[in-house]
Amino acid sequence: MKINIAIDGPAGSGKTTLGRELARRIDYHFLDSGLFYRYFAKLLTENGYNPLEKAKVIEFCLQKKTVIAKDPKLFFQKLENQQIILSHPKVSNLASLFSPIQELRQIIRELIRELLKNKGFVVVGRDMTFKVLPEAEVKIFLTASQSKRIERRYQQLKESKEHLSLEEVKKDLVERDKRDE
Ligand SMILES: Nc1ncnc2c1ncn2[C@@H]1O[C@H](COP(=O)(O)OP(=O)(O)OP(=O)(O)O)[C@@H](O)[C@H]1O
Ligand SMILES: Nc1ccn([C@@H]2O[C@H](COP(=O)(O)O)[C@@H](O)[C@H]2O)c(=O)n1
Repeated sequence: MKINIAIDGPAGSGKTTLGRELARRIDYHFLDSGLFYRYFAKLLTENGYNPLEKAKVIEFCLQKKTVIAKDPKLFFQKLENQQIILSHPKVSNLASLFSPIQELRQIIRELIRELLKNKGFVVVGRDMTFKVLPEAEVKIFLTASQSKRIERRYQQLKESKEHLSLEEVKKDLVERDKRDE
């Protein structure tokens, strides 16, 4: 019988690395909840919305949710196909600007819960273990010091050819930690 495994923790703590490898080894689906936030933030920005226009943002997201909810699996595949574009550091920052909007969090939570009903997922993201999937059969909280996470993120971006200085990476991560608290 398959179960769901939820992995939580701050930015750069290693959730994606652990989650992806675990899913591969046990032949589970891997679901990165951050992609949902990234997808909505990118789409909202491309359509001219900013996080201060909360009511308009919510209305737009609710409309999108109605379409997505008709076929959550198809949407999940779409996210996987857009992974490279959605992984850009600029999109990370956009995601963390929109993510404090509680109504958007609720929309994403419901979409994820619908997908996970089928079990057999390793799902990662902050708030997974206590808000999104408190009933997950296995829950893991990963962490590392902020300086370690900054160093890891700096190396990660260097390897992916995104040119950010150590200072820029530090500023981004410290700001994200504050917003994500
Ligand atoms: N245990 C570890 N030791 C050293 N480096 C690690 C470890 N786990 C992950 N890393 C490296 O740290 C970087 C960030 O890891 P990862 O993307 O898995 O973090 P994350 O928690 O998913 O971050 P985010 O929430 O921002 O997506 C990657 O380059 C990864 O290779
Ligand atoms: N469960 C989650 C996942 C993500 N967020 C927000 O999105 C940003 C990007 O997330 P990544 O994990 O893909 O780096 C993140 O900084 C959060 O603001 C979230 O709120 N909850």
